[in-house]
Amino acid sequence: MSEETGTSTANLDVTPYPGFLLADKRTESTFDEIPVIDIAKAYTGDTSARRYLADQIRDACVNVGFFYGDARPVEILRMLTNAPSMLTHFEVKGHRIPEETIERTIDASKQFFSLPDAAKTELDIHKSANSKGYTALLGENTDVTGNGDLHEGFDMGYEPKNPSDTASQTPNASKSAMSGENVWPEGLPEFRDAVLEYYHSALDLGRTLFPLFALALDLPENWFADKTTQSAAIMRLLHYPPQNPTKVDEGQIGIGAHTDYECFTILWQDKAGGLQVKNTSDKWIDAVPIPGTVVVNLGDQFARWTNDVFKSTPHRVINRSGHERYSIPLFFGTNYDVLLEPISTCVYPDSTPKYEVVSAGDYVKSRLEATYAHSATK
Ligand SMILES: O=C(O)CCC(=O)C(=O)O
Ligand SMILES: [Fe+2]
Repeated sequence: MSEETGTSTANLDVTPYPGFLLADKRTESTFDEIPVIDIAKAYTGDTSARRYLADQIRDACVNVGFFYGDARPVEILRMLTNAPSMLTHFEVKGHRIPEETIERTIDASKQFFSLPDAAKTELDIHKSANSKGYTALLGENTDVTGNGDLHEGFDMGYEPKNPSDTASQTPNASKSAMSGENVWPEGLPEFRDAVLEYYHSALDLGRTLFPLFALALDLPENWFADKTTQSAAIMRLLHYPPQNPTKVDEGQIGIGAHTDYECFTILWQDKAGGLQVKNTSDKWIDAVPIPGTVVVNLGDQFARWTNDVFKSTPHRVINRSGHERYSIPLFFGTNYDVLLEPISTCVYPDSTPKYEVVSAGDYVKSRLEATYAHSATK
């Protein structure tokens, strides 16, 4: 039994085949909508259903806009390396994050962001040694060419639901920029419970997705298991005030164009809409909110690990809805010390990797420092 899925994995274990993903034939495709994948069967012991799901995920993640024909491996690699950015977002239904949990967390989030500024800035992220707490409006500048993001946020990371639960995952607080103590607002007794309830449900979803990503990469289903025992998993509550829909200043939008830093992100968004994803033709595609789904998108750690076979797709938010917008991204990474060396199925043994090998944790740490540098001295 796998600890990750609680299901049998034995007959899906395969020997990774170097360069397998590069050799796969692909069809030309420029996405203009986000694929929806029903992952309900990921929670079952049905191995062929999981294999099928993994294929759907691979299609969403690896469609590079080329038909490879009979090209020789080295040519395929060159084409992949030069491939334009593609769409690597998909929406997941059939997940097991309960609706009540989502509602409770959004209520808690609304209450938190309605607190007076003084109460929120008590928890200012710059006061935290490990990037936890509150970010004010314009406190981030996700696209460095912009003038600050039109959202406020609250960042937290792993913490057991029950403080006496010492048997569960205990990230190494001394080392990681992403782990360590959370900060919680005073005077909102429901907040911590609600947020942690959601966090743990989303974490379970992430742990269910990792084996599917492994299969999608033609790896044994448990390939990520020992690399994600102490996964970095930062979650954010975000609040976007409405912006004038007819006069959008491209330099100041909800969240500027960016890629995420970790392996993948699980994003819940409310019905206001405004999330956009860049497709292969550099066109911004609306990731229209679909009730009952969460968006999953790939991040830089996966791009580095797969030598860009999985791409980290630029996305942004412009809240033109006329309403307040709330969302909850959870960024799912690996253990701090995991080296992001190209996965064998994504490169040929003698090829030069696109990215310098770094540890997953150091990579995210450097990116977080750059994001918050903008407001560090304010
Ligand atoms: O709020 C959203 O829909 C997207 C947030 C996002 O892209 C991020 O926090 O990295
Ligand atoms: Fe993002």
